[in-house]
Amino acid sequence: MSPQMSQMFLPTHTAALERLSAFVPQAGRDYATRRNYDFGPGNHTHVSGLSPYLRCRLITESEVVNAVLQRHSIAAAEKFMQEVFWRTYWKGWLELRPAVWTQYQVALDQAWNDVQTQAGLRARWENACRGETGIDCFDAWAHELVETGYLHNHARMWFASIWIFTLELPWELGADFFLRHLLDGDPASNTLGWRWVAGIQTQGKTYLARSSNISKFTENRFHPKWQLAGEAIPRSAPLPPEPRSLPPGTAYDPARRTGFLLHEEDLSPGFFLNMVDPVACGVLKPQTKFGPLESAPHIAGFRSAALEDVTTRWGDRLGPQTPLTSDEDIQNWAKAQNLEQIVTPYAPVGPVATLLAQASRKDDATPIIQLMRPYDRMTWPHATRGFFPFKKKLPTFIADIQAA
Ligand SMILES: Cc1cc2nc3c(=O)[nH]c(=O)nc-3n(C[C@H](O)[C@H](O)[C@H](O)COP(=O)(O)OP(=O)(O)OC[C@H]3O[C@@H](n4cnc5c(N)ncnc54)[C@H](O)[C@@H]3O)c2cc1C
Repeated sequence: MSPQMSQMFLPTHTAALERLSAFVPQAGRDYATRRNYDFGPGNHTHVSGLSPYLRCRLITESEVVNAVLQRHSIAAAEKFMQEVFWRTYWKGWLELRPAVWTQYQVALDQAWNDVQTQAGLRARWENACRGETGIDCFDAWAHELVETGYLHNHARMWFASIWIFTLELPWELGADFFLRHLLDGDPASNTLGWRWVAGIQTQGKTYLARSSNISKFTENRFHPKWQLAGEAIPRSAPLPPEPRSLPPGTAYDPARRTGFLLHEEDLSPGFFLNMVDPVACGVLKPQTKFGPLESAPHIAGFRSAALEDVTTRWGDRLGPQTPLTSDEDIQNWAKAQNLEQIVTPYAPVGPVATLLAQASRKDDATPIIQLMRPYDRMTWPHATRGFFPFKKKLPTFIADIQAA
């Protein structure tokens, strides 16, 4: 990680808790009124900056909700609560429709082929990724993303809109650029965020970045007047499939010799270790490829250091630890440890889930039991339609979190 990045986001649980407690006083009115302002790198003082930690659950959504509601009423923190639950909604939405992730990957491969075979497209794509388009705000955000691993939400919306409608680049290449650089890069929030800007997620409804809006919410740092597309015609994509049911939980047998598999999708193992007493722990190395290209080293750097923080703090409970890199490694480790079952946190749609599915398909595979948190099992099944019906459930979700 660059010095700038490591100062901004220390990959430890303590740093996550410190960031949370520093932010809590602002989670009410300040957040509601100022969260849309992007004051530039190092000045994102009106948003929490918790996303890299939430992404790998170095802290959980429940911890965040509880901390905020100890200080504010639900009404006062309503806006912030809604944003935390947007993340949950996107996770649930994709989990109920995993084919949308596959469709994105197929379209990305096609777009990547086009980049390699069409010189004009390649030049435009390279200029965009290098921040050399001549559109000052866009170029600044491209640099900020690459250098810090973070972008403000409003900048993500403007950036995606300019990528798609002004630069006329395929949205999948933009989503891939984000996923390869964002410390919080997430298959659900990222893919569905880009689909939303492109007018695919809410069919026909696009997001158009406007110069006046950018000037206002960057406090006049940028004035891209006459440089941006004046209209945003929705991009097309196959209709999403009907939502499936969530996979039912598989029971694990406490009498069996159990190994615990720790992975980057859930770095709060306390919940699982209350149920399971493992004889050994496998630690899956962070994934580095989410598409055709390797992701920036700071992502694996952040997540490896976060894994190390967890294995140090939970060392006594996890048992002897073995680093693992592949699906084969997982099964070889299970055999070497004479495991009868592997228990692991549920991996939502994404590269870890794909790897676990491959590991489970092997001949003589030791069963891998993925335990889903009650929070996910409670919330995800409600992501069948739009966010607004989901939002109506928030009081019930919050009451459940507070009662747990
Ligand atoms: C095109 C695009 C791509 C995106 N890609 C990602 C991604 O890969 N990973 C990711 O975590 N978020 C993504 N977001 C959502 C959002 O921009 C980030 O979650 C937010 O900027 C993170 O900063 P923060 O923690 O300071 O947010 P805060 O404003 O402090 O919000 C608190 C938490 O709520 C959640 N949240 C806030 N806004 C959103 C939102 N619009 N959608 C979903 N969850 C939200 C995040 O977990 C965040 O940490 C994307 C948005 C867009 C428009």
